[in-house]
Amino acid sequence: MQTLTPHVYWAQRHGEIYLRVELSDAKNLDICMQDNSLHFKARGHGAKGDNDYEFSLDLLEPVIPEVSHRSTQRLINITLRKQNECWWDRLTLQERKPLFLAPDFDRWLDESDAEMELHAKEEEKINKVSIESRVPKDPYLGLKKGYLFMYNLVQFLGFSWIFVNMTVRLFILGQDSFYDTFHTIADMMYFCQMVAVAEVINPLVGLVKTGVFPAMIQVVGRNVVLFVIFGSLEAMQNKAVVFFVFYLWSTIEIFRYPFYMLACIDTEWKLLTWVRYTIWIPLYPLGTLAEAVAVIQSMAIFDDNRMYSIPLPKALGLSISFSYTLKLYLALMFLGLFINFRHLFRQRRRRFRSRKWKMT
Ligand SMILES: CCCCCCCCCCCCC/C=C/C(=O)SCCNC(=O)CCNC(=O)[C@H](O)C(C)(C)COP(=O)(O)OP(=O)(O)OC[C@H]1O[C@@H](n2cnc3c(N)ncnc32)[C@H](O)[C@@H]1OP(=O)(O)O
Repeated sequence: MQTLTPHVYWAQRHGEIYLRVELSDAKNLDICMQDNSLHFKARGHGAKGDNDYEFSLDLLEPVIPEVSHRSTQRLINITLRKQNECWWDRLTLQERKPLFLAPDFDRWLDESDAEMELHAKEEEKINKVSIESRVPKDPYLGLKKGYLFMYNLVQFLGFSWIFVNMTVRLFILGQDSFYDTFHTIADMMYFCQMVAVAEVINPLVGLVKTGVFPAMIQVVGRNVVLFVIFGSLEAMQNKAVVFFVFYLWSTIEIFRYPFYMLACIDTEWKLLTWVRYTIWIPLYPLGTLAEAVAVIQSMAIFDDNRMYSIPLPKALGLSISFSYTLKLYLALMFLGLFINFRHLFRQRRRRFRSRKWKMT
């Protein structure tokens, strides 16, 4: 089998020499520097098919003997570092250029262009350093991220327990599971929703960069339904609507909290991000609808038992039923849905428009 030379393309900068060896599926690479000569040997598919290919180049000026190279399926890129930062008139010691060597026009720059590139890089480095030094580092960043990670983990575990429990019960008991959801799930839901108050506090104290108002709508909205409607009316507790409200709440949270957990460790899973910023589109209106059904069902009960009713002076009658407050709340619910739907839509657009999302 004959030994052949591959096509080699070269370009330079003040500090480096770049070589591109046109050899695909290269194996048994042997690239080294000896007495300022570069020796290359490999087996691969080049201009003459599958063969052993090799070449040597006596370089014009001294280079650092360590060679760095990276091979792809199509070619091998070799980078040499010049010992002195200067512009070379040519690559090789001998004046006549070897036949297999040609300029790499994809990377080729003349001396003045390379100088401009160097200046631009230096300027970029200086700008980066000055921006970094101007923005003060937060000494508590690790602590804040640790707290947020733990908070999200606790919520994720709580809502996963709720979701899995409800799903298993639905498979085993079928529709019967609808009617005792509250008695099996409520304690965990109470816990998760009480802890969720932190979701309003976190943006308030600047721990997360998001609006306080959307979080307040979400937390207050859910807690009214959980504590006031379901929690204080026993007659509501065995209604099927509890199942739908709890199931819709937990479905979004088993994606939202892991997404935040990953954000705390500066990681992103594209599929999870997509689900977090998409699944609310059907779930939020459905959740609000289920909550509205619960509010409407509770009105007649509040009318009967007069709980939370506002006492009136005798001349005006007995009291104003809490159901009037709930009617007002019902209107607020749809206003809240509109505000948060718009907020989430903006968050979604911001997220999917970002350069980072498009590049990864
Ligand atoms: C004044 C009170 C008025 C009361 C009125 C009452 C009426 C209310 C009626 C409303 C009825 C709705 C009831 C609810 C029903 C349901 O939930 S149904 C089920 C479906 N629900 C959903 O899909 C909503 C899910 N909830 C949310 O998405 C949030 O709670 C939200 C507040 C609505 C939006 O979240 P937000 O934080 O604003 O946006 P994000 O894009 O997720 O985050 C922004 C950035 O902040 C970071 N971040 C946020 N939280 C954390 C965290 N815990 N840990 C770490 N990081 C966090 C996040 O990573 C983002 O950062 P960047 O990536 O850098 O942008």
